[in-house]
Amino acid sequence: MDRIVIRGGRRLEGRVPISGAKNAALTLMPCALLSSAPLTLTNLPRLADVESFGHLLNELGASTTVAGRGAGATRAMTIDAAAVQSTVAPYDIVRKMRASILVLGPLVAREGQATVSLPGGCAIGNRPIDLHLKALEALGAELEIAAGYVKATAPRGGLVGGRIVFPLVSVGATENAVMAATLARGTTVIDNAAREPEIIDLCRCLIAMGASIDGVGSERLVIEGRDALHGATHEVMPDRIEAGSYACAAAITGGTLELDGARAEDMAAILHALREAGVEIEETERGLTVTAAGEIHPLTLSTAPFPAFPTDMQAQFMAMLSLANGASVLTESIFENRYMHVPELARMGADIQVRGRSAVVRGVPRLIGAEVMATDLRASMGLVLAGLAAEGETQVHRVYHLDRGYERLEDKLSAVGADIERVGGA
Ligand SMILES: CC(=O)N[C@H]1[C@@H](OP(=O)(O)OP(=O)(O)OC[C@H]2O[C@@H](n3ccc(=O)[nH]c3=O)[C@H](O)[C@@H]2O)O[C@H](CO)[C@@H](O)[C@@H]1O
Ligand SMILES: C=C(OP(=O)(O)O)C(=O)O
Repeated sequence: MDRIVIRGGRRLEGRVPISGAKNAALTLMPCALLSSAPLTLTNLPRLADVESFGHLLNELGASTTVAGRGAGATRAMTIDAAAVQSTVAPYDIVRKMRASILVLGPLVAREGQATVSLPGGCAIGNRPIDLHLKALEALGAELEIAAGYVKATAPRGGLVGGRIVFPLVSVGATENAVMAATLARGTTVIDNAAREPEIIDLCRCLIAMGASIDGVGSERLVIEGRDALHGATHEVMPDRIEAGSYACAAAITGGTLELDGARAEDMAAILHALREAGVEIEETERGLTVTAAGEIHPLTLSTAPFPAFPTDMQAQFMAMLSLANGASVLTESIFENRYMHVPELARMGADIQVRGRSAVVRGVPRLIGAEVMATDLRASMGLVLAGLAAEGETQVHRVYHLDRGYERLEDKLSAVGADIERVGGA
């Protein structure tokens, strides 16, 4: 299994190109299942999850054609789902990538049925899909759960518009509901919808495919179902979590990074927190310039749905704050088990105590490189950040987590002065 080896202590300086967003790509790709005409997605990141989603679409009978494979070139994928040959998303693919559940809504809307392996929990928490299922039920789908699979069947004549009131904000359930509602007969109203920028990107793509959606970016979405959607070309939005992660890399190494393509409007809570920590941020024509300006100040931060501070940035901030000049309090309110990086950071000398959903991070003067184990995607990035700042060598094992969400991580970091390499191994 590959590992990342970092010799820390180098100040990072230079340009980092920000890739297309993983979490947008994973909800844009299933949109192709809603139409018999091709959907082209540009600025698609090269990530393990995007590859897995491509395989899933192939399994369902869609063809995927990729243009622009070379390093650095922006990549486009054309997905042609003219003929859906299977409506079954098998365990083997779903277990690798939870976002596979996002084929459920499109398949039942267009094909009248879908059978998707239940994704189960993962390292960061329990992650049920009850809200996805309730939303589809509100559109008339009948559900059956057996042998680890959920089978959804639309009424004769297809899904019908309905009222969906989410009891809590769910990104994935909102995405499934919106996609399904675009082909349901009549009007669907979704209340307490997620407002993440990736949901806005999804709605823009669906509108380009001919869908009618009002209230984009708000907590109430009103969708008029269409008989059919057409093809479109859509550019995947920049990855705000990747951009935020590199901003932390600048801060933790005392460096300055230009984040090409980063969009400040999607990152208000992240940028606010960085500024509070004493980091300078400048909006430029190309994106953002992030400069460490002295010591890192401690923060009190709570994760919550957009526009609040994202759970997907918690581990990276924790790594950064482990070197702050005081004690921070981080509260994780989205996923009950998203502190798996804490014992690993502690192995590098961080002083962190978890009490229930909160973690007290007492800044230490320095971290020392160690062998650490990545447990999930953002935890891995937290460990990479700690390694960049630590004295000596850090080895991050289980790199496959990072490959799910960070395109060419070692290349991007080496290009701005990090001493980092990927080492293959058993
Ligand atoms: C591929 C993708 O876009 N992943 C993101 C998406 O995950 P995902 O869509 O899985 O996250 P959700 O927004 O659905 O989860 C939010 C909370 O709702 C709960 N819940 C969710 C669905 C459900 O049916 N029942 C239920 O109880 C979850 O356990 C969690 O506590 O949003 C998360 C929250 O911003 C991010 O961390 C993930 O990076
Ligand atoms: C939790 C994440 O992703 P996923 O929902 O794909 O597991 C993430 O991107 O941090």
